[in-house]
Amino acid sequence: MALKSFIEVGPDSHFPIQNLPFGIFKPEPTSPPRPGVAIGDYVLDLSTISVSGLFDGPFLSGSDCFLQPNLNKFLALGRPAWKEARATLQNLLSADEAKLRDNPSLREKSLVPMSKVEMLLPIAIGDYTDFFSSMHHARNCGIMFRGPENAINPNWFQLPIAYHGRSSSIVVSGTDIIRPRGQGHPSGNSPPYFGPSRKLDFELEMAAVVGPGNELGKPVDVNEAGDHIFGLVLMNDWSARDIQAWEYVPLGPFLGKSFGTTLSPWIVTLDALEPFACDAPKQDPQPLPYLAEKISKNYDISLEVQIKPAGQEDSCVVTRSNFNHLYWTVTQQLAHHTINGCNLRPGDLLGSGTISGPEPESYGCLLELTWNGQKSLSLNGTTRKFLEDGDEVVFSGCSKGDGYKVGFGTCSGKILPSP
Ligand SMILES: O=C(O)/C=C/C(=O)CC(=O)CC(=O)O
Ligand SMILES: [Ca+2]
Ligand SMILES: [Mg+2]
Repeated sequence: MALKSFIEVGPDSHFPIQNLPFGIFKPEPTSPPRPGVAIGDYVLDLSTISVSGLFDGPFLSGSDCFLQPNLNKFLALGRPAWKEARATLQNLLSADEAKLRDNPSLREKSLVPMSKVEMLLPIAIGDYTDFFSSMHHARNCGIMFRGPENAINPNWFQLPIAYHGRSSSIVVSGTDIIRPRGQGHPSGNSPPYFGPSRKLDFELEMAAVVGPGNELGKPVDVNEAGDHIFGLVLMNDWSARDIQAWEYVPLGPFLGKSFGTTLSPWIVTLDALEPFACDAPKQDPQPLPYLAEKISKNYDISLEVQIKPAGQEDSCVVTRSNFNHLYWTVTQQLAHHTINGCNLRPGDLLGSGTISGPEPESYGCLLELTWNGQKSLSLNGTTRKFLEDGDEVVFSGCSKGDGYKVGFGTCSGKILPSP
C-alpha cells in the first residue's frame, strides 16, 4: 500500500507525504519566521511540533534546530538527522497515526493553510557558486560568444566550470527584479553603451543546498559528497546578456549576474528525490580519479518555464527541459569545489548552470531560444527576444511517481523598470 496522509492531497499536488520539502515561513505577517514542511495545501509548523516534544529520535530530541529563523542549524546536523526528521514527519502525517490526526488542538496550532503564509528564503546563504554543467548550454553560448571553432574549451570536459556568484542579491520566489543598468559593447568608435540592460534574460537552473560542509584544507571525497547535499531548489540566475558580453573578459560573470537570483522557497530533499535517481550521461573523456564516482547519479526532474507578459491573463510555456540533461553531477561539482581545500559551510548554494537539453524547445534561456535576439519567440499574440518590463517569469519542476508527484512548486519573479 502506498504511503498516504490523513491530510487530503490530490494526485497533481507537488507536496504529497512522499515529498515533505522544508522551508521557512511566517504564519502571520507579524509572526517570527520558523521552519515548516509542505503537505498538500498546508504547511506543518515544525516549531510547534518540536515544542510539543514530537521529534523524539536520538538526533533531534532536545535540539532547537526547528526554533530558528532559517534551516542552517538543521542542515549542519547532517544526513542521519535529516533522515530522522523525515521518518518522524512521515509517521506523524500518515493516515494510520493518531498523534496529530486525532489531536484537534495540535492540528489547529501546527497546520497552516499554504495560501495564508508568507514564504522566506529557507537558508542564510554564506557563499553561492554557479556552475556551467549543461553541455548543450555551454556549446550554444560558446558559439554565440566565441564562435563555432572554439565553442567548448577542452577544460570543460575535464572539470565542472564555475564562477563565484553573489549571495547578497539572492531572493525568494515572488520578489520583483529591477532591470539593471550597466555598460554594453561600444558600437564603432563611440563610447560603450550605458543604460538599462536591453538583453535581460532568465536562466533555468536548479541549485544544491549544502549540509554539514567541510573543514578548510580537507576536501570531500566524490563518493561521500552526497551526504553533504541536503536537497535541491529551483533557481533563476537572471542575466543581463549585453552587460555580461562586454564585461566578462577575462575574469567572467560580474554585474551581468549579480543584480538578482531567485530561489523557490521549498527545498526538496535528496531522500525524497531518490526514487527518481537515474544514470548520469557517460563522460568522455573519463574524468580524473578525484572526479570518478562509483555511482554517477542524476535525477529525473521535468522543468518548465512560462512567461506572463504584463496585462495578459495567460502565461505561455517557452521551454521544457529536465535536470537529467546535466553532464556534471552535483556530487562531482561539490567534490571539485573542495579539492583545493576550499571549505563549504551549511547553507552554501551550488547552482547547476543553465539546464538546456539537446532540442531547441528545451533550451534554458532566451539567449539560446532566440539565438541572441536573431529570432523572436511568440507568446499568445505578442513576441519576445529578451524580457520586457512587466514580464513575469515562472519556473516549475516536478518528478512523476506512480500516482503522485514530488515537486518544487514554482520559482517566479516580475521585471520592474530601471529607476
Ligand atoms: O559561455 C559563457 O561565456 C557564459 C555563459 C553563462 O551565462 C554562465 C553561467 O551563468 C553558467 C550557466 O548558467 O550555465
Ligand atoms: Ca547561470
Ligand atoms: Mg544571477
